[in-house]
Amino acid sequence: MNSRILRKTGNMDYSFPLHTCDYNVHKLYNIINRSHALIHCIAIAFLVYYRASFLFQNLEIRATPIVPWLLVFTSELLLSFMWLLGLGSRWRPVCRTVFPERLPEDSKLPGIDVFICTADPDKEPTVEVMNTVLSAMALDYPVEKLHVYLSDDAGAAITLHGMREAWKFARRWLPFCRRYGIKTRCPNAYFSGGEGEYNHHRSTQFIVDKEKIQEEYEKFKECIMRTSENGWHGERSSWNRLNHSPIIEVMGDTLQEDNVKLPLLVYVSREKMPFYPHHFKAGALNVLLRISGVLSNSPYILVLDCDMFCNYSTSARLAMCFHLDPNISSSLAFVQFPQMFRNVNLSNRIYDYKIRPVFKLQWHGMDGVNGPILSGTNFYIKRDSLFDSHIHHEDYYQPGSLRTVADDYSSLVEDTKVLASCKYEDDSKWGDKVGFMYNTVVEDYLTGLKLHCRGWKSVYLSPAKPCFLGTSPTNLNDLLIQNTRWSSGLVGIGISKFCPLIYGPSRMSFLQSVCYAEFAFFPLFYCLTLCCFATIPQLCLLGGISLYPEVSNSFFLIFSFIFISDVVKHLCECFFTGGSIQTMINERTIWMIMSVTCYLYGSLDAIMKILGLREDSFLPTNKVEDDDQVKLYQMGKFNFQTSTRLLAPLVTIIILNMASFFVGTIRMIVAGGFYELFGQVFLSFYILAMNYSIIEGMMIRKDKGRVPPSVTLLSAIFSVILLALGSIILMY
Ligand SMILES: O=c1ccn([C@@H]2O[C@H](COP(=O)(O)OP(=O)(O)O[C@H]3O[C@H](CO)[C@@H](O)[C@H](O)[C@H]3O)[C@@H](O)[C@H]2O)c(=O)[nH]1
Ligand SMILES: [Mn+2]
Repeated sequence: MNSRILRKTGNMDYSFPLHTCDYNVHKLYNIINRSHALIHCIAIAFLVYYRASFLFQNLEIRATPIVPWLLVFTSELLLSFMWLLGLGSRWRPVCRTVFPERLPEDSKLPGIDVFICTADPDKEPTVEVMNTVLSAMALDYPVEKLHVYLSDDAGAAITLHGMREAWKFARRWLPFCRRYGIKTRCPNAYFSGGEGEYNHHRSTQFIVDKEKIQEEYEKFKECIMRTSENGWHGERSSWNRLNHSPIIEVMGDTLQEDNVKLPLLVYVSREKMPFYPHHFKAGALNVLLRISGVLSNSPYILVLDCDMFCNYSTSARLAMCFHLDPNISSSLAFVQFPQMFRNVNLSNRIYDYKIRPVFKLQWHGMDGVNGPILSGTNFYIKRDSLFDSHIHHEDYYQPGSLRTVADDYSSLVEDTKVLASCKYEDDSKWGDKVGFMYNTVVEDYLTGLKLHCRGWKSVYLSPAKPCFLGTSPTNLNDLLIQNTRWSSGLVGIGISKFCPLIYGPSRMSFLQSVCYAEFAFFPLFYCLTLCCFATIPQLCLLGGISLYPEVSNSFFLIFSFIFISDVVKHLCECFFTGGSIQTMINERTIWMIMSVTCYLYGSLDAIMKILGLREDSFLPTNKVEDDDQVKLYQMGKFNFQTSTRLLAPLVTIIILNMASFFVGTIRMIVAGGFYELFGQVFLSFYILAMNYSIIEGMMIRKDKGRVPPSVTLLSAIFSVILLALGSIILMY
């Protein structure tokens, strides 16, 4: 890949590589990481020895009941297992660089279809969705090779209306961007100052044009907002979003007098019928896959969530540096870009525990072992990879490419409607062997897993300037709902026949299976272990039972070492990826919070689905921002306005830990149990310190986002019940 040999493919001819892959940037990191892994492993082995030898002790000298001991031991084993799995995605991180200037000339670039999904105009404001559409239309790519499709699962008249307006606005916006070489081509981002470095472009003509286009943008926005406020239904007065025939419209079919060239823009709302499974986002993407197969049939596809706009317009060319490299192209399925967010508080990300490490660290690591997991949005995928070459066309009804002359779309549209009908997929391989996968709410993860298992590879590209920016939940409620969905989906795969540790190793590399397994297991395992660590040692402490070695015992050193080594490693990773001590504390806090709430409910949900007691549901996250909420978030304060169901377990645990810390300290000092109980008192202290925000929300804060006193009261009752139940466990 790195060799600068002369390569000749077809009529492309270039003497320099389109991209390089650096295995050595992280050399020092690798050395430290692997030596640390070894030492940590040895320490864990000692811990296991200590715990296990207890089981063989003579019954008479056993001071601790066996049940809590076994529970804590099991949790320690599970947590160590998770830590081992985590090594997979940290083993061999790589970094990639691309040279788009070496791409062949525009006329030789392949076509790209952009798929954007939206599902609910109330949670996903139409103006934002249209900004995503406009940013995709304005990608820096030959216009006749770019085709933008929007799937609207709500079939909302306002979205179609917005598309028509966006099309009109694009006729002004695209020429403006092209004329002045604008790079930030999402109008909202551009006008809110996202184009700082290009403002040196200060010719008077530019200033006049900019003011004019800004005025037009305001008008465009107003026009959409006014119609959505009026609850406009256009031509569809009695509309049912769960029961309607397919609607497909190709925008601006006829050539306009101003001769501005625009990419093809297509609105699709697939058919909906009650009692027909529609498979959420994967279903929507598969419909687009078929319709685009008829209208444009581009070999590459960019998938975007409606709230993920193209921030930097060159991403398509960057991705082509991989897809057009003859050395890797034949096995390359997709190029993944990171998910970054325009609305996160970079200095104090209180709601972020997984996303940051995933895109800053783990995807680089997986890139070193055949490629990152498909991440739902921001990826350029090869159309062919979604069609299993072993399956005959008749088995999944892939429409042939029918594309004819550009102004003959209207006749094609009627034909494509059948591709968007509910019955089209009956008895076919769609969602199972073909297209995006069904029967899960993490369609991205499962689709990626199956691609990798079929021998495809992926690459990860994370340029300094973010190519895509989205909207991230900035309040606890949305975060917990979103993560409950992910947990349910991931655990569902972990306990199905696609369990990466069983399904993976014979089909892909072992290390890669380990990386996938970490994601399939973490919600269930973290919820089991953290629920245990947050209650069992505390109950024992209240009963004066010791679970950890005495301070003077040499095994105490082992426990301390494992704890400190884990904290230090986490801290190093935070520094290494541009974070701080605050980042580490935040990540630990939200990790604990999620483990006892959404991981718990998500895992339960997955188990109930396996038992057939529940069906999949995909609640889209809310993308509407509330000023009060944003203010709290910017101040770094949690917003505890969420359901009691999610809040109560959390507060119960905090109350239990407060009680055990209080009683434990007294026992330690007054009753002289300092050496035996120190470990447990410290554990309670650590949990309380990491979750100080919750204590603050219960006792100090008076604002709207505090923990409601009613929840605190209810949780206090739960704690008493827990105590009563706990004393039974302690007897054995
Ligand atoms: O029935 C549905 C439900 C959702 N969507 C769209 O799917 C996208 C993702 O939904 P969102 O509510 O934003 O969920 P997130 O949790 O933010 O999404 C993450 O997780 C999803 C899987 O759970 C992935 O599909 C996404 O790419 C990933 O960003 C949005 O564009 C929705 O409009 C549909 O098209 N149809
Ligand atoms: Mn989203």
